[in-house]
Formats: sequence, C-alpha cells, structure tokens
Amino acid sequence: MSDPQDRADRALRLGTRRSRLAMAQSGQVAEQVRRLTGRPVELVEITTYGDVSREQLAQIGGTGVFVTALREALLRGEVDFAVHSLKDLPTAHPDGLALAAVPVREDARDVLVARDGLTFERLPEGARVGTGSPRRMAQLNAYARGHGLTIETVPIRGNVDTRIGYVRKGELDAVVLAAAGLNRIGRSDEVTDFLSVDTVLPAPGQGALAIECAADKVDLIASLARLDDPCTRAAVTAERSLLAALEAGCSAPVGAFADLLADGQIVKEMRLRGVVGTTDGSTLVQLSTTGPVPETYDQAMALGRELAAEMLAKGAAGLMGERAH
Ligand SMILES: NCc1[nH]cc(CCC(=O)O)c1CC(=O)O
Repeated sequence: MSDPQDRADRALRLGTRRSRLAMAQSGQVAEQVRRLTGRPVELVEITTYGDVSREQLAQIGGTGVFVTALREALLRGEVDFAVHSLKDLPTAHPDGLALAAVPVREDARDVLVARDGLTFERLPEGARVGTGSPRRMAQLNAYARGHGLTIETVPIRGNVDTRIGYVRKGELDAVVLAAAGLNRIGRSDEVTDFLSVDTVLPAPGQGALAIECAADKVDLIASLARLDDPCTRAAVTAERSLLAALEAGCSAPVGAFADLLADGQIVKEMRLRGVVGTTDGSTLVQLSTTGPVPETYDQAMALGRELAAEMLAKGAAGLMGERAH
C-alpha cells in the first residue's frame, strides 16, 4: 500500500556503498531516476561487511558480503532503493524485496591491465597476475597452458584503484578486472587487453546492475521498471540459474555468459555458455547450450538448469571444491 509519508515530491533515497565504483554506478542510476520521476534522488552511504573485512572474498564466502547491509536498510525503510553489481548479488531472492530493474548490460568481459601495455599472450614466462577470483584463476591458468606458458596467479583484494596500483608500483605484471567496472569509473584507458568471452567466461551477471527496492513500493517499482532491459534480464536470469543449479556461490570458479544468436536481423536463439574448473586450470568443464529466445523468465531459468545438469554429468561438482556453497 502506498505510504502516506511518501509524498511525490520527497527525495528518493538511494542506498549505496562508498567505493568509487559503487558511487559511480549509483550516481549514474540516480540521474536516470531523477529524469524518469522528476523527483530528487539523494545518495545514502552504507558500509557493508565486504567493505570492512580485509580477508580474501573466497575465504569469507563471498555470498552477499557486499549487499546484506544494503538489503537490511531497504527492508527497514531507511532507503528507497539500491543499486548492486548483479554479479555480487546472491541468487536466492529474499522475501520483501523486488528486483525492480536490470538495465542494459555494460561490457561483460574481463580485461587485463598489464605493465608496458602487455597483452595476455605476450606476458613473460612466470608472469605474476593478480586476481583473487577462483573463476579467473581457473580460466587464466588454462589459457596460459594452451599457449605453453606458466603464469603465477596472485590473490589480491581491494577496490579497482588499489588493484591497478599493484601494477603501477611494479609488484605485479598484470591484474584482471571487469571491463564494466573500469568503464563506469572512467578508467577504461588502463586496459591493455580485452579477454574475449570465448577465452574467459565472465562471472554470471557481470557487467549488469540490479536495482532493488522493497516489494511493497508498487509505484516506485513501476517507475524503476522503465530502466529494465528485457534482453539483459533474460540473459542474466539464465546465467544466475546455472550458478544456482550448480549450487555454487559467487566465489566459486563458475563462469557463465548468455547471448542472443541472430540470423541477419532476426534473433533466433539464446546461447548459454558455462565453465567450471580447478584453479590451476588443469581441468575445465566448459559447455554450451542453445534454446529458443526465452519469452518468460521461467524459460531462461530452465536453460540455466539444463546446462547445469549437463555440466554436473561431466563432473562439474568435483571441480568446485570445498568453497562451493
Ligand atoms: N567483485 C567486485 C566487482 N563487482 C562488480 C565489479 C565490476 C563489474 C561488474 O559490474 O560486473 C567488480 C570489480 C571487478 O570484478 O573487477
């Protein structure tokens, strides 16, 4: 029911993490919501466990560490809506919250930021490549093996600026980051190599944002829904369904990417690709499936479950290790 306090001219409160990336993406969505609703939007900073803890994400479990505090603020009515990186959002949907919009996806690829403008294939033997992500480790080590190269993946954490700093200071030869994050904070000129999704599958939902609000704010949900991109939502729904069906958390070595296959101008099918591997890259289970372009989110979910079943039949569970949860 509509809240009598919720006057149409009151500023909407957007809950956001304090990181440069979170502030950038919240600021961009805030501007779009201002234009759509004609209402002022104010940013309310919220600190999450992931911002405070210095542990490796894979150790603290990953799932939800960046979003729980934001969600609690939504449920308590302290903020009206929140913008998350979709890849940080747990696949389980909490009661009382609505995923009001998934806007058009940014570049989903991972990229390399390397010293001296190096591309991945030009990295020297034994190059030290920073990433704390088991998914990136598995695929980068496999990619290197395919080129007769051995790299050393070095676990790192910290925000995007900190990670690039390891390369600037000469502590690492390269770091791997998401293109979308660099684009959003205006640092895409740091990229020295774009890793094709044919080589390194991104995290499920990578490059996409999720705009969440309390499920009872029906008018707000209707306004925010105008920022939704149905193609992006269908794709990330399939990717996240794969992740959920593999029973893997966001720190598990799972990559997934869905795209639409067109014949000329006519979109024919949705393709979903998935990968699971050991972090040393010695074993990967990498499969792809295609289905009709989903007309409902249930159909997109079904594609994810179908691919998960095929991957599990090929031994995917054994590769996800102890950390899968
Ligand atoms: N795990 C942190 C994180 N969560 C979202 C992004 C930015 C990219 C995106 O929106 O998918 C990043 C940084 C990175 O992986 O480089």
